[in-house]
Amino acid sequence: MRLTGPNQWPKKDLLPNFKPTVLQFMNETERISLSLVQAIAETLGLPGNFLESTFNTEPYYRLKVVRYPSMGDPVDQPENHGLGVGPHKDYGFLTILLQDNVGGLQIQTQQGEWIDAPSIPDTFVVNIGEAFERLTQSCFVATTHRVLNNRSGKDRYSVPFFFNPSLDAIVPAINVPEDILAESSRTYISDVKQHQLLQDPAYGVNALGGLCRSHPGVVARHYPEFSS
Ligand SMILES: O=C(O)CCC(=O)C(=O)O
Ligand SMILES: [Fe+2]
Repeated sequence: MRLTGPNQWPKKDLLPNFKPTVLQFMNETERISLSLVQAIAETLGLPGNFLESTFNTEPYYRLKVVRYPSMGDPVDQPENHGLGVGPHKDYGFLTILLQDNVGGLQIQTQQGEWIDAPSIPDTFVVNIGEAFERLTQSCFVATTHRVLNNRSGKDRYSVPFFFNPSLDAIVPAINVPEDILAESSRTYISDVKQHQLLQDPAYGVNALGGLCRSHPGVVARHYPEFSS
């Protein structure tokens, strides 16, 4: 499917510690993700091979190091979100996000209200992704979130680690145990509509769909056959 390739590292003499630091960070966030998913699998009564068959066949984790330059203009409406990120759900299973203290990340509550997700020292933000939503048939709802245009006067940095199923993983849609289902409202308001959700059983199909949705410029250049 041509969705994998070598990492593109900055030149070693420019940032000598970048690669080892990023690789160590990925190892640690992978470890956290695996223990979270282990606990989730036990809670949901998933088969014992769920972790192995969903994540470990050929890992498809991604990490981004993102810089949001500060903008001069007061533009904080979502439709003018400038260099922020518009409302979306992440398409994998879990996202472990490290952010600095500049602010701008917001999440949408299930009642549709946008609230700040400010930086709390020594913590990560953990978002549910669309593959997790699919697994539980929307009992657990993927976090709708956005990043407002940065008007703070200084750059914002964030480092999301996307803990995704393997490209060839088939993510089932399970019946969540009754006691957990009883606590879920099963209805929610989100700027991301149900028909926009990536819900193919084959995760690789969703990964490609996510790429087309989030990075149309990249798709037009490198995957013209999928460009609309
Ligand atoms: O920078 C952030 O805080 C979030 C970025 C994000 O939502 C994403 O890249 O999917
Ligand atoms: Fe995101």
